[in-house]
Amino acid sequence: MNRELDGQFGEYQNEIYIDGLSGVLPALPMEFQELEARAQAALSPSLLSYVAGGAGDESTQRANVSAFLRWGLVPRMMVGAARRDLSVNLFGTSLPSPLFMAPVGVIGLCAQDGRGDLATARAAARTGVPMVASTLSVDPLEEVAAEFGETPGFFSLYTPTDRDLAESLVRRAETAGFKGIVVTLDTWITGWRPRDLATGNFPQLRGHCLANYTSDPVFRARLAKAPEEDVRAAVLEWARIFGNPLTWDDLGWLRSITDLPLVLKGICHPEDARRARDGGVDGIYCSNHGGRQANGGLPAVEALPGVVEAADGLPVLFDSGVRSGADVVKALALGATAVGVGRPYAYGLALGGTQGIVHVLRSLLAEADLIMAVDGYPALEDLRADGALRRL
Ligand SMILES: Cc1cc2nc3c(=O)[nH]c(=O)nc-3n(C[C@H](O)[C@H](O)[C@H](O)COP(=O)(O)O)c2cc1C
Ligand SMILES: CCCCC(=O)C(=O)O
Repeated sequence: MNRELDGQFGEYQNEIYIDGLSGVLPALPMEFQELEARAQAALSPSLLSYVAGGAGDESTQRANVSAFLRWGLVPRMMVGAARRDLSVNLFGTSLPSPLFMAPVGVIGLCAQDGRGDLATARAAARTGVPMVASTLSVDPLEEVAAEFGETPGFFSLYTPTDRDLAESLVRRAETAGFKGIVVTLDTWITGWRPRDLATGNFPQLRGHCLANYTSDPVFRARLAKAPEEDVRAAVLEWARIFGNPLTWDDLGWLRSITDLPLVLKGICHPEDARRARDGGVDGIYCSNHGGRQANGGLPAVEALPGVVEAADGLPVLFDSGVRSGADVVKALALGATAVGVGRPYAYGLALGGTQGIVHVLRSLLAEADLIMAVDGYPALEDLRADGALRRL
């Protein structure tokens, strides 16, 4: 028991010790490998291969994770780290921690009851960890946003080729109270994913995650029959317009369609970060999509320092390969403003619904908090000081 932890993220450790002693603790896994192994039993084989899988032989996906081992925090003693401050300000919104949930289309299907978008939004409400909601969802964005409570939410736009539809989705996200628009750039076409090719079964294509489209007046106007009457035609139309190979010439238009903070997701090259910055975005999201889109790429965490430098003070969101509190701390030390997880919370959801996600998020935050305590880095800016992180 750590009596000093009162009110800090590490307090989850105390709760687990107490609950564990009294036999109350639901037996949820304490680290990623067990989480993934246990989630395998909770997901159908096709959904599991979809969530767990990646591009090619998945070497970039694995490297995303192992690349974190090349960095190590150097402990400092006697600095007075009894209280830590993990809070951040993102686009004028104050957040209790730098952790967020990356957009996961099909997250809806990962819940036992098929309503995982809502369960994730409720986990955001309970933890203060924002959800970046995907355009691909089982429940429409308005219903997802209604579950956020006091926690801000962000909307991740898959930009369709129909600009009116894109603008309609953005307008709806604004009206629903989302606090920023994240445009995902790296998935206008699906990468080569052998596990999914082997099952021949793309969950997102089954039409279950198209609620944002089928509830949209612009999308509905494109159809001869309402999606409720002809699902197949709706899915085919969605597939036709889903992916827009945007170019830098489109950035002015993207910027013009919303006054909300605009973030570009999938940036790994410093020059792209510079172009995004020059084009007037509010944030840059460094990610290689968890290794799901292109194999053979640099591990995302290796791209992070260059992107941070080129962002020149703009907030940098990061994801891909974050599996532990230690990874969260390292990404922060490398300059990320906020750090996202994808698969870990999808597995938490599969195993324990909202409570499963809350467990995963609180575990990550508790570990990050305790590392900052033990290693003597009480504030996020301390982590960025010279000599805090060394390359092995
Ligand atoms: C099943 C699944 C679905 C995803 N769907 C989306 C999506 O709809 N939009 C998006 O921008 N990224 C999507 N991503 C990518 C995540 O936002 C994130 O970049 C990635 O999962 C981070 O890597 P990690 O899983 O290693 O934490 C998806 C990832 C997974 C695992
Ligand atoms: C067309 C793919 C959409 C979902 C996604 O982003 C992913 O599976 O990674």
